[in-house]
Amino acid sequence: MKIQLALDRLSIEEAIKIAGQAEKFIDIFEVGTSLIKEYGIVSISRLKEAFPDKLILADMKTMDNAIYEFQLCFEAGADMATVMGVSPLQTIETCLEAAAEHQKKTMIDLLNTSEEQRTALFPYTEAIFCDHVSKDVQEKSGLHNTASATFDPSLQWAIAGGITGESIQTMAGPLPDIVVIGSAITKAPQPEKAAEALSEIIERKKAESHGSA
Ligand SMILES: O=C(CO)[C@H](O)[C@H](O)COP(=O)(O)O
Repeated sequence: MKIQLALDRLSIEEAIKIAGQAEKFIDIFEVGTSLIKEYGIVSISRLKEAFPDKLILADMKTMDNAIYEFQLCFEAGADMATVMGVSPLQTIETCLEAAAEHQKKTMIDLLNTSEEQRTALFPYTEAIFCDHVSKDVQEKSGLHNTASATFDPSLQWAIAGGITGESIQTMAGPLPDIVVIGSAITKAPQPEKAAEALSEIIERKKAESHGSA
């Protein structure tokens, strides 16, 4: 279970500062959709330049124009980029093709997808599937991702949306490959300490899960 730190609603400088504070405990830095929208693709290249040895995910949330958007991300240094699962399958396939051509990865964001759409997406086993509770749902309905969705263990999957140490502690069943954490670290008074505490909880969870396997 890798930790992906979502860097959202920050300036590029603030994002680099927080990423540097948490770096030791993080596997993947996510350049949040808000950074890409506010500052552009340069936010991806700035993060990659600052952390050349870290995996960088561009949370592009592509819905159309996939070849153009994914090439922009990969040429800027992203190792992974996201596409919305509600997009036409032609868009999903274009993202997967662009990722394969650049030897990069696609994350399919399952936000608001129906069961039928998920069933159509799961054959794309080269993708990482992200079970995501949106910021608006979190803020308007007080919900967060409880990690209760079940996935075929042969799929690569991630969880996102208001994840905290408590939600990781209460996870039951198979663990996701990636846990995406944003505000619980970026909004903490001491991001480094928050990242360390979350990483310890994750390590304990992994040990428990191996013990029960
Ligand atoms: O995609 C996102 C927002 O659309 C964020 O990456 C995701 O929600 C994680 O951040 P947080 O832990 O603050 O919810």
